[in-house]
Amino acid sequence: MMLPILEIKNLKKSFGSNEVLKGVDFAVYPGEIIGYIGTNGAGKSTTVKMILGLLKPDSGEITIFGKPLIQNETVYKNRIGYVPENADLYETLTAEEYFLFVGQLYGLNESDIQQKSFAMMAAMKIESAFRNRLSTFSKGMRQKVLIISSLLHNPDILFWDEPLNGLDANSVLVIKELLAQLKMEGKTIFYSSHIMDTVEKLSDRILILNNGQIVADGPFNEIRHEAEGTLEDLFNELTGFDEQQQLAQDFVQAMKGEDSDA
Ligand SMILES: Nc1ncnc2c1ncn2[C@@H]1O[C@H](COP(=O)(O)OP(=O)(O)OP(=O)(O)O)[C@@H](O)[C@H]1O
Repeated sequence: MMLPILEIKNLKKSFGSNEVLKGVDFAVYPGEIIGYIGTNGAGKSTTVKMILGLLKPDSGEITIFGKPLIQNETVYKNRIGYVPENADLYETLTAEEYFLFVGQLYGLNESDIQQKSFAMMAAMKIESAFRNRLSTFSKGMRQKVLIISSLLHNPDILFWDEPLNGLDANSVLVIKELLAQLKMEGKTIFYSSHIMDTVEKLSDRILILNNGQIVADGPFNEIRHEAEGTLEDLFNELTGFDEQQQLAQDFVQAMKGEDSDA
């Protein structure tokens, strides 16, 4: 049987008294597209940051490329592409300068970086801004810059936190197609998104994180069991959400300065 490219065992993390991850377990196999979903604040970004070595787990094991995370530290980063949920771009740099900076961190040479990043920007239809400062980029353009910089060094596994953030409908189609083509290239993709119909259609396997643990793990057809509904229905059911009307009413009452019990 194929060995996992990434394995997480009993991962725990608290911030003060906030127990975010209470024992997370999952394995990812080479070539899989994994959709990692959960409510706001569930701990998705926290999980990814620990896999990337940006945050220290309280306990548990992370094995990546067959080795415990710590031992891997220096080598494995070249094989990973990361799109963070929120990134501070270097506003005063142009896109070209930013890609040169990132690419050189990965040991790429200048002309390769320029050629590749320009072509990738062209594929995303933003090449006319190649020499413009990032401070002038729109939200969607910034997201495209992050996606490009995660792929410049042709990594084996991608961690994309909310890759569709701020992208227009045409660009979402390009990213969906890109994910499918990266999979055909043998890449492994671990991404989180709140856009349920995309996750439903695009993921080989879906992991649902709720209350600090994985409550569903499998292809959509398997985790939906007999149910007829969409991933959105399943997500709402598993994360215990049926109070949208009441919450919206409470919100409007609060806005109007009325007592919610009135
Ligand atoms: N550095 C930190 N210090 C304190 N608390 C933190 C820190 N980072 C994250 N948290 C808390 O951990 C919880 C999980 O946050 P995380 O960003 O992982 O959620 P998420 O699932 O990615 O949410 P979203 O869907 O809103 O992006 C939240 O309650 C958050 O406030």
